[in-house]
Amino acid sequence: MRKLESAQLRNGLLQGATWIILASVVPAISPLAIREAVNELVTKDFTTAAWAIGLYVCAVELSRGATAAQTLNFGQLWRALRRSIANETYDHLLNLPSRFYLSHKTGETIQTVSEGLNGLRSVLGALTFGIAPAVLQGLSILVVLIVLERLDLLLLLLVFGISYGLLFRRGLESRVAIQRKAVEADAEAVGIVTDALIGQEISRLFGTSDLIGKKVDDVLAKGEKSWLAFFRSQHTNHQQLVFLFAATTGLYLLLVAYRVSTGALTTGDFVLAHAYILQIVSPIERLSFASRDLIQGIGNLTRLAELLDHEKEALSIDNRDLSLKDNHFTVQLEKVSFGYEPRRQVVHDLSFEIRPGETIAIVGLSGSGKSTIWRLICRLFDPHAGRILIGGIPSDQMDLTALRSAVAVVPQDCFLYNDTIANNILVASPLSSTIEVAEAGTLAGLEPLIARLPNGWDTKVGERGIRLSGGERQRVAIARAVLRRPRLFVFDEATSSLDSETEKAVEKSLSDVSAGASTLIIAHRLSSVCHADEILVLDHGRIIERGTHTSLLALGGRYCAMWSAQSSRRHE
Ligand SMILES: Nc1ncnc2c1ncn2[C@@H]1O[C@H](COP(=O)(O)OP(=O)(O)OP(=O)(O)O)[C@@H](O)[C@H]1O
Repeated sequence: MRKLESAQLRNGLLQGATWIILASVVPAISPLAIREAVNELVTKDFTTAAWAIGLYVCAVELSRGATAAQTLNFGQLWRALRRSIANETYDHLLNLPSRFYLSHKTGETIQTVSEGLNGLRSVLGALTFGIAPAVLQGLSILVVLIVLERLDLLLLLLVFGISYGLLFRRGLESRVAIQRKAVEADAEAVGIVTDALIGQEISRLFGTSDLIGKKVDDVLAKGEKSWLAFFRSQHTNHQQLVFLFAATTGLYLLLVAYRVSTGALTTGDFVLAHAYILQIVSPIERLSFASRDLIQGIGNLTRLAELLDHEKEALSIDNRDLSLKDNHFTVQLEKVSFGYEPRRQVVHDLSFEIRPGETIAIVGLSGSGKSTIWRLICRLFDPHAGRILIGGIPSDQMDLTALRSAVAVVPQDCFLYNDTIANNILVASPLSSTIEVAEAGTLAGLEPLIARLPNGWDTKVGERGIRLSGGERQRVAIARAVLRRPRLFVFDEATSSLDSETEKAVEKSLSDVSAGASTLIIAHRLSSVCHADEILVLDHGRIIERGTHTSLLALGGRYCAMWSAQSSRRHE
């Protein structure tokens, strides 16, 4: 993914700073020219007055031009920055551990990213167009007043500046908390709707759209309440600032008028004072809008920062050459225990081994922890106790990418990307040729389907593969695993959606392609695992029986009972 070059960022920032300074400082000193012009006109010196007016016009032009240049510079810099940050964020999200996704809704996460990026723009915009120019202009005016030795006015403006700053900060603090609640509610609503859209078929079949609509509305109402509190707080703060500004303007002009009347100041000084007031109105107004953008931006950005705070999976481990190349791919589980939640253990004290070329099967009731085992082997989760060794090396000390590239899983729910069949297979090995993809597909029994489809391998499968049947999706997932050419195949109910004829053909192909590799089969249908070198019978996360099909039948235990039950069903 593309990163923003630091030189590009530095140049952009430098240019931006130059334009901001020009756009802020020039207007702060330009009223001096008007003051000069007025004073010269009072003494009827038109030529000098004309020069002063010309200077003023040039200053106005310069500051307007600088503002326009700054808008262009901001746009360019922001787009490059946005692209870079968006890339970093997506990369971060795609590499977060499975644990993160156990507690986060997809829709909410996407909303947080999108609002976070908007938030960053709001903060940068507020700083660039509101706060920085206002502060710079304020400082320039202070310098002018110091040079002109207007200490009384200086004092007045200082009191105004401090009071304004305090009020501004108080408003900012009180609204940040309110806005956070509102943003959270908005994200929650998007999370609920995304969930409903993903399961749109179920939503319609069970007629849950009213229920979902009510849920969303309740959350939005909560958000609306927070937004109303936010706008009320903003309005009050704005009114306080306007009052403060009006009071200071009145006092300031009265003071100058009085001093003009006593002869201490000239008429030009009064015009200068008035020009400064006008000069200051627009940055102060912008400051108020900037505060709104700043608060909204900070709220959104904080949520994005919290998302980015979650640690990514450490894919590679430095300074250790633990690539799998020269190791025998033996998988050993030693007294492994694990639970997805702290208070609920799912597998207990598991110990078994898959030697190179061996086929190990795991059977057991639904929920007994079978799929959890391959998730632990692939390190989607780490055991709480015990350890997993690959080729004798603890798996938590291995390069994760190398480990995962040596394993190909065909899971129960075969997820497909909204892309073509060929590209869905190619994800397993992006550099493979079209011929290799077709070969893998053929081994997975996809050929009859491809022959029926007008676009063949280039047929789009729809979101999550919705345009394919369960069995077809399963075959695409099998083709993916075949193309991966792994050291360990994991078939988790991989053929459960196929009719028995196709299942037999695919199983035959699988045993051909997996010859030489190790295989872990998880299945409810025992006829598909009876050839395994070892069968583990799992019950509530514990291995209660283990052995070959023949030895387990001879044992006359749980496996034997399951086999008898399935055999009698087959013969009914
Ligand atoms: N992501 C998860 N978060 C929390 N609990 C989970 C998660 N995945 C599975 N579980 C729980 O862990 C237990 C074991 O799940 P697992 O998927 O390993 O069972 P299984 O034996 O493969 O079941 P099945 O045969 O139905 O596929 C289940 O009770 C399940 O509720």
